[in-house]
Amino acid sequence: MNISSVAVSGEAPAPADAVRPMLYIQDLSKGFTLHAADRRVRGCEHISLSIAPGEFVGITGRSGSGKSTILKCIYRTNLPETGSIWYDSAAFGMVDLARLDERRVIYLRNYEIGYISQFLDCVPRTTAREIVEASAAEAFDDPRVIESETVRMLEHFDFPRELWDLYPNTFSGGEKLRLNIARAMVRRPRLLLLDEPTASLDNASKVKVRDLIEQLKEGGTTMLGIFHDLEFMEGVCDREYNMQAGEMR
Ligand SMILES: Nc1ncnc2c1ncn2[C@@H]1O[C@H](COP(=O)(O)OP(=O)(O)OP(=O)(O)O)[C@@H](O)[C@H]1O
Repeated sequence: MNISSVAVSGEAPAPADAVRPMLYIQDLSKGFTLHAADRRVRGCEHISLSIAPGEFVGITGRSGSGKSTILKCIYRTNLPETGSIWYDSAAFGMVDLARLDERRVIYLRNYEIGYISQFLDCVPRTTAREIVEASAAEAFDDPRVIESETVRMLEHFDFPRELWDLYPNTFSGGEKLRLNIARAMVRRPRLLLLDEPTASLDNASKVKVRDLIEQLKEGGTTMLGIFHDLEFMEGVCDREYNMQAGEMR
């Protein structure tokens, strides 16, 4: 079936395999215009990729090859220039994230799609516990479940009790990152985008992240992750892609 260039929902064109994909990226390109320098920078070009429900796909590749650009297009931090990003939403059915209206994009970020980067971005004067609780409250109604899931997540990452009620601005890089991951994972998103989530973690913390990724996988979460650390990905990823100069190989 042909999809018109302005369609935002409906039936995604079928990829080669027969399973209805959770995410189906078709010929995605995104570049950046640097007005001050009067030049264009390549982000990613002609990316096509299909991810089945519950699958974990890894992307590797050199710095600057366009990996984060793909994830940001899916999360709509970047607006794609050409191509489609079909996502099978629980709330809206098949939607093209490349063209979806802002209101529905925000809904999906709150309830269905998670994004973990290396950097903690949070509301000032909010404690570590409150950050995770606020995220859990998007997924669960029962205050007891919100509290128990928050505790479970902070304990899972061996987050020191004395830090739970402090503001994270004084936390170490690894503590901020673990909090970031706990916040995203406590919601058990349907689709999770991981942008080098283990970049500055020690081995013990990496193993914790990996354990949670495996738990999320068992729970049916679909994941697309960027990792420099190929060893970490081994046995976790179902498939890997390598990015070179904006293209996927
Ligand atoms: N907002 C932006 N404005 C201008 N150029 C950008 C922007 N975002 C990314 N780029 C450029 O696009 C190219 C791809 O960047 P991207 O962040 O996707 O690479 P990456 O493969 O994720 O790199 P790394 O592994 O270092 O994080 C780079 O040359 C980068 O400088």
